[in-house]
Amino acid sequence: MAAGSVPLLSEDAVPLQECRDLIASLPVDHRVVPVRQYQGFWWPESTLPGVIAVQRHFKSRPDDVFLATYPKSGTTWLKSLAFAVTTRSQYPLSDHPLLQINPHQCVHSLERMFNRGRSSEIDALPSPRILATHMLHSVLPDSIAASDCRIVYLWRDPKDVIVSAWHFGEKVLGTREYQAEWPVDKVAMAHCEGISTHATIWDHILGYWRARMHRPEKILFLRYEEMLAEPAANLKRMADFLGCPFSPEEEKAGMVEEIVTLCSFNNLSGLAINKPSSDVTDEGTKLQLLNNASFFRKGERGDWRNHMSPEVARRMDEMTMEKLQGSGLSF
Ligand SMILES: Nc1ncnc2c1ncn2[C@@H]1O[C@H](COP(=O)(O)OS(=O)(=O)O)[C@@H](OP(=O)(O)O)[C@H]1O
Repeated sequence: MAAGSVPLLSEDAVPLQECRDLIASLPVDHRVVPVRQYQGFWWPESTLPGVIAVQRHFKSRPDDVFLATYPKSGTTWLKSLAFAVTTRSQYPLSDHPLLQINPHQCVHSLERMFNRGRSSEIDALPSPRILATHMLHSVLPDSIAASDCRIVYLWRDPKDVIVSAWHFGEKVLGTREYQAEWPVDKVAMAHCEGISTHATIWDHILGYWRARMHRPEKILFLRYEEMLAEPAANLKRMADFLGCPFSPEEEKAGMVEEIVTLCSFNNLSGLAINKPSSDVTDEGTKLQLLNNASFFRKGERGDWRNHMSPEVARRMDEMTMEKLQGSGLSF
C-alpha cells in the first residue's frame, strides 16, 4: 500500500470521504497492520474513519445504553446478554433471534456502523438504544460523556485479552507469518511498552473506571472472570442496572438461568449461524475474515498459560498491579 493512502472498508462510506485528508495527514505505522496516531493513541487505519465520524456526528440520547469494552474482553457475550435481558418480553427464549443471528447483529457497534456509512440506521433505532463501542472514554463524543446515558463496562484479565487478540489477529491478517513474527510474548511486551491500538488495556479500563467515580450509578463494571464464575448473579446485576430487574415470578420460572444458557459460549458457538463460513479464505480481506465464527474461540479464563511464558505473564501482572494501584479497582 502506498504510504499515505487509506485502506477502504467501503469506498462509498461518507465518513471515509470526509476523513480521508485528515487521516492521510496523521502519523502512520505499517509494521503489522497500518495504524495512525490520532488524539494521542494509535488506531487501526481501517476503523479510524468511523471513530472520527462518531465524534463529529453521533448524538446520544439520555436513555441510550453503551456496552463498552476493550476488544477481545467479551464484547460478543456482553452483547448477547444485554440484548436477551432487555428484549425478554418480546421473544420466547426457545425461538430467540440469538439462535438465528450473531450477537453483533443484535447490538450494533457504534464506530463500525459509522465506518460503513450506516449511521442513519443508528439514528432510526427506537429508544432506549443499546449500542456497543471499543472507543476509549476520553475520545467519546461529548454527547455521550456529557449525557446521562448508562454504560456497562466489561473487562478481562489483560493476559487473556492479549492471547485472544493474538489469535484473532492471525485470522484477520490471514497470514501464517504473523504468528511467527509476532509471538504472543512479543505482542504482550510491546503492549507493556504502550505499543497497541485503542490505547493499552489498562488505560482503557482506567478511563471508564475514573468516569465511574463521577457517575457511579450510571456506569456498571463487570468482569469476564466473575461472569464465568457467577453468570446468574452478574446477569441480575446487569438487569437491575438496565432498569429491567427480574421479577420473583421470572426468577422462580428459571428465566435467569435460561438466558445464561442461551448466551453461553457452548450454546452460541455451536449454532449454525456462528460456524465458520465456507467462503472465507486465507486470501480474504479483513472484512471477509470477520465471520461470525471468529468471535468464538475458547471462552475460558487462563488460556494465557498455553501461550505466554511465565516471565512475560509476570510482567503483565506487574503492569496490571502498577496501573490499577490506588484506583480502587482490584485485580
Ligand atoms: N458467550 C460467550 N461466553 C464467554 N466467552 C465468549 C462468549 N462469546 C465469545 N467469547 C469469547 O470472547 C472473546 C472474544 O472477545 P470479544 O467478543 O470482545 O471480541 S470482539 O472485540 O468483539 O472482536 C473470545 O475469547 P477467547 O476464547 O479467549 O479468544 C471468545 O471466545
